[in-house]
Amino acid sequence: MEKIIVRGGQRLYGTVKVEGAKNAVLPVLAATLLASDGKSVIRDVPTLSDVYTINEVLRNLNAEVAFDNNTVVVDASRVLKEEAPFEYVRKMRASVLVMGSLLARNGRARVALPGGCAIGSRPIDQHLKGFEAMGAKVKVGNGFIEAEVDGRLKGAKIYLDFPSVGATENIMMAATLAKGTTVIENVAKEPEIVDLANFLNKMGANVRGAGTGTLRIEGVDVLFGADHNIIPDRIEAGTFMVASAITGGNVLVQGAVPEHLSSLIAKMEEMGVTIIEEGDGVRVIGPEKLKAVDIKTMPHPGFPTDMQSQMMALLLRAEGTSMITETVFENRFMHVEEFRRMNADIKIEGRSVILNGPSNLQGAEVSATDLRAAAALILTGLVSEGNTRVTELKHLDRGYVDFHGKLASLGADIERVKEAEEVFTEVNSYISDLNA
Ligand SMILES: CC(=O)N[C@H]1[C@@H](OP(=O)(O)OP(=O)(O)OC[C@H]2O[C@@H](n3ccc(=O)[nH]c3=O)[C@H](O)[C@@H]2O)O[C@H](CO)[C@@H](O)[C@@H]1O
Ligand SMILES: C=C(OP(=O)(O)O)C(=O)O
Repeated sequence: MEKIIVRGGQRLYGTVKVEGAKNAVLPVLAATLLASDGKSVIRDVPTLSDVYTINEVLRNLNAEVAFDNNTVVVDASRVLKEEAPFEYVRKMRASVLVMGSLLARNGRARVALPGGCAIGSRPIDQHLKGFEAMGAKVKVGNGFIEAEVDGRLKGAKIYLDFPSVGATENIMMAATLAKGTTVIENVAKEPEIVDLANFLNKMGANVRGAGTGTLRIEGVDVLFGADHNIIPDRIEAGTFMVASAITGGNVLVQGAVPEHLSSLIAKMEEMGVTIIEEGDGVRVIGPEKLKAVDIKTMPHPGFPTDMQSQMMALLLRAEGTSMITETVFENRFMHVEEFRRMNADIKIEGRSVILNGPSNLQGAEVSATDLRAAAALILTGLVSEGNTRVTELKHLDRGYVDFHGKLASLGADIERVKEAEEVFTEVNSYISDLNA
């Protein structure tokens, strides 16, 4: 087992470059299954464990996949299989995104039921409602969801009860090859939805309205492989913006797209952080003192739930009382107990967290409960007294490439070690203390 050890107290300086977005590349790779002709070439792909998982899912479905030099090439022109087994869905819920493509291409899809996860129960009823409206019969049993359609899916009018990112993507993919027009209302407006629609259109689809509340998709008969560059990861960018602000540093986050980050920028500015657009990124300068603010997570363009735990780390350093309300996931406060182990003055009240700052943060051994919590605990370690050890790094590796290496390049005192190496380092330092 590996852990990250952070010794607090360094201000961060320099430039860091963000990777392609995890939440854009996963649906785009699922969409490559729609091409019965030609190869898709997807560039700026981050080397994340989630990308390796979706590539395995595609291979299992009989697509040919090569991943090298941040580029994935997919040839899905052979006859596809129809099943995404639990082994993959358990590792990564986004595996369920292959369902729309498979159903449209094969008329049948069988995907293991994703079940809940650390941040909530995460049902997929809205995805299934969309498939049913397009004429699919959906059956749930033996831990699988099976969807089947006689002939082709049919265009339909669909209203989502909540602007779910995954449901918008899955239904949009299915609708590209349906017969007739599909209109989906109350859809998600995230930048990753726009990226997926752009890729689908390059494949020959006809998707309009991405980035607004209504999508209109005219079905076509066939889709082709296409070339596409993935958008920069706004959540990784936001995480490094917080890293600079929390340490009172001065960091240029290259690849951060201000329009994708407007709610985060607004909140950080309210806290007293200086943010300057510079070249193809943003420079973030942390103040000596941070001000408390209130935050409520919402679908885009509201404040992103995927930045909630990192902002919680920042608010622990702010002067005064802050409140964070989580409205997207019902259980995304698992990291609060870990923050408490670091001496944070913080409590949960229903769907909100109340923080009294600034907390006198102390290093401790803490466990990452999900991928953003992993990043947030490391950020907190940057400003805690003594050593912070963060375990359960499998979560971090789902969403961040070389997180500790990038922080170290900005001046953080941080290392990633195997448990045995850590004991060795401690014994060595004990022996040198004895000899001193
Ligand atoms: C791979 C990916 O892109 N993951 C992102 C995606 O997840 P994901 O696509 O799973 O998130 P959704 O937008 O679907 O979920 C938001 C809320 O809607 C609920 N819901 C969703 C679908 C459904 O059929 N029924 C239902 O009740 C969920 O339980 C959750 O409470 O958007 C989330 C919200 O921005 C982000 O936190 C995730 O990082
Ligand atoms: C919750 C997240 O991802 P996923 O939906 O893949 O679990 C995330 O990226 O913070």
